[in-house]
Amino acid sequence: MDSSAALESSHLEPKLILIFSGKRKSGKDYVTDVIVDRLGEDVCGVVRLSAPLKQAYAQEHGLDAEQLASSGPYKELYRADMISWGEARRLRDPGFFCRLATRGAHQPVWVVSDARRMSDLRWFWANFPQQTRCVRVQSREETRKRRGWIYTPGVDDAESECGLDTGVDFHWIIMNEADAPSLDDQLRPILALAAEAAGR
Ligand SMILES: Nc1ncnc2c1ncn2[C@@H]1O[C@H](COP(=O)(O)OP(=O)(O)O)[C@@H](O)[C@H]1O
Ligand SMILES: C[C@@](O)(CCOP(=O)(O)OP(=O)(O)O)CC(=O)O
Repeated sequence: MDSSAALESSHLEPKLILIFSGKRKSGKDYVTDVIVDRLGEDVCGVVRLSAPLKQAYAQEHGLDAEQLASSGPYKELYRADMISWGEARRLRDPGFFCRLATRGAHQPVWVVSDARRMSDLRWFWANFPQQTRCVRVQSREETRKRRGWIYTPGVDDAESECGLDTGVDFHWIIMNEADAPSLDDQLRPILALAAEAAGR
């Protein structure tokens, strides 16, 4: 889709798009929730690329969409199959989930909480070249394990988890660890840029 179509579907062109990626249980949702909390929901909206995917997958398979969207163990039962189901859809139309996920976004700052693939980044770079910034959230394996991560072949060694491990020049890398500087300290430059972009 070209940028005029993207504009039409989102009504207002965003001033800044912060695209977060990171391994399972690195804390992408946790960190992006902090950003929304600090900036306020009138300034900042979370875009989850997996939201329309999970919704459509739940509908097609008669599953509980709310549980699939939560951070509990339910989604792990279906993750591998959701990945291949979503990849088949992306193969036909790489921007499919990006378009759906951003459709209702109206705030000046978008926080995309779950980029996993170069094709997703390419869609944002193509449609919003000036506004797009990439952020990586990192946590040690032992920390992710404490948060419930269990290595799963076919998931943790596949594109869904590794597609952005290399080849992306991240604007910021956030260490989500108890012994790292506080999240507020690490997020300060991002929050400042977002506030400036939103004119606050
Ligand atoms: N800095 C943190 N302090 C406390 N709990 C955290 C922190 N980061 C993540 N968590 C917890 O770890 C779990 C996984 O985090 P989540 O944000 O869902 O990871 P991801 O979205 O990367 O899979 C959640 O229960 C979350 O509340
Ligand atoms: C099928 C998925 O969209 C599921 C993503 O679910 P979440 O974004 O909830 O995952 P984590 O927060 O990393 O635990 C993955 C994909 O490859 O599209």
